[in-house]
Amino acid sequence: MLSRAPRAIRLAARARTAAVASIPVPDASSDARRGRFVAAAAVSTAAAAAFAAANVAAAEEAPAGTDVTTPEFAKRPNVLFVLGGPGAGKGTQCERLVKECGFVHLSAGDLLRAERKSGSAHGDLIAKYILDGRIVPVEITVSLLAKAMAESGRTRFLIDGFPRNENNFEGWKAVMGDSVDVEGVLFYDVDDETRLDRLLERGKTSGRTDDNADTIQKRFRVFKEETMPVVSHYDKLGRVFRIDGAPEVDQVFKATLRAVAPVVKKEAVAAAQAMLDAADSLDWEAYAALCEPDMTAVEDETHGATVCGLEFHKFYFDEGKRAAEAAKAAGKPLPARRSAMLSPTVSLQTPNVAVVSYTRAVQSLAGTANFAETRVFMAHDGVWRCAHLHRSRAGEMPAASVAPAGSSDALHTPAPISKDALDKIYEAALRPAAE
Ligand SMILES: Nc1ncnc2c1ncn2[C@@H]1O[C@H](COP(=O)(O)OP(=O)(O)OP(=O)(O)O)[C@@H](O)[C@H]1O
Ligand SMILES: Nc1ccn([C@H]2C[C@H](O)[C@@H](COP(=O)(O)O)O2)c(=O)n1
Repeated sequence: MLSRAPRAIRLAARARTAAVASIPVPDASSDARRGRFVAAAAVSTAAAAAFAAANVAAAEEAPAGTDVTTPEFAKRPNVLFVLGGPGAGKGTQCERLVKECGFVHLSAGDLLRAERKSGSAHGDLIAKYILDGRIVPVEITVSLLAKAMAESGRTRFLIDGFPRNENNFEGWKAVMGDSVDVEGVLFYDVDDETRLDRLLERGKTSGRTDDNADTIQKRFRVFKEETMPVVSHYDKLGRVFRIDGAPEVDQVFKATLRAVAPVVKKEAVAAAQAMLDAADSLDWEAYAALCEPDMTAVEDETHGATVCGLEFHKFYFDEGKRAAEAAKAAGKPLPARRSAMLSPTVSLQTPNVAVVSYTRAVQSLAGTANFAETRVFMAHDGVWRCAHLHRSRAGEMPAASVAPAGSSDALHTPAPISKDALDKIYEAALRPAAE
């Protein structure tokens, strides 16, 4: 990841500078454009260019076959929006999620404050909007978010304080389209009185221009009139994780962890399915990127032994590819294979350790077979990798019952593995790690 960042950042910054310069932004003193939706084209040319440029750069610079490869399934970013009234504790909970679950936290307010401080051409406008408790035009905000997402090089985001009104919501859709999965909204519910107390207390040390009684009341009004309709929209879609934000921080965090669990579990299942897809297509690079380097495995092929490391598994990919190429050259291509995951269950041991169990149904014209599989995944910085695999054959249906009449059984017989080759693999796989 690290090796990709510099060029990605340079390209994103260049694209953004050019694009943002061309964004029409309303006069800070005028309300004329307030509430109007952004022109999709104007937003797209700004933020989408930055986002795309950085992603292209990242892809260009990823060295093939090294452990920096991002698993294919994870390339599409996952986003949780974080909303709640001013002072509800959004930032506080996001910080904990970053620490304990490896999310990337992007606060729209923080990005705007940093942009203002940076001496940007939009600095005065941002300062005025924040002091007035109003919502900055989305052209600016979504461009900052897109840039930060791209620069992070990561794929799992908490986007805090956004979308805060319809203009934010439309601008996001125009720029991001379907390129990002919005999992839902973490919504912190806290009464006005408690939030007012918290903000006045925070104002004693925060240095924020908007932590004063006058601006706080304006922000409360904007929250009710402009933000709540966005929350209602997601509520109707069944995608709001509502959390009581009034109790003390640790207790709210427990509820937060329960709320994010379905999202985290979904990621672990997606990682398991991505491993099956990689195995079916004999894509070793993709498979290896989804494994811990010292992954342990017990499967029929290991004859009850536990193998450690990836060499053992790579052998089957290499041999599978060789057999497929030979069959193709002989004009008898091997039948396609597809693995479906039946009834997956996920148990989260911690926010970063997931046990995924399922029946793997392997379909091909050579026959179908079911395996009981369990994969233990660990997440580092929000990226899941398999640390242990257990597979047992659970049932099969011979080729004769599924192969169409006239197809050759010879095509369906797997290439035998020589004893010598197997011995070498076992030897390598079972060797202590220190050697
Ligand atoms: N559960 C809690 N109990 C008591 N105080 C809290 C709790 N959560 C956060 N706080 C405090 O309340 C203040 C506001 O919290 P925080 O900055 O996280 O809110 P926010 O929703 O991000 O606010 P804003 O939208 O204004 O940025 C902070 O000083 C924080 O320490
Ligand atoms: N989507 C956003 C988010 C924030 N702002 C501005 C206006 C807010 O009152 C201020 C502070 O935000 P916070 O740090 O409380 O999330 O920043 C905006 O215009 N648009």
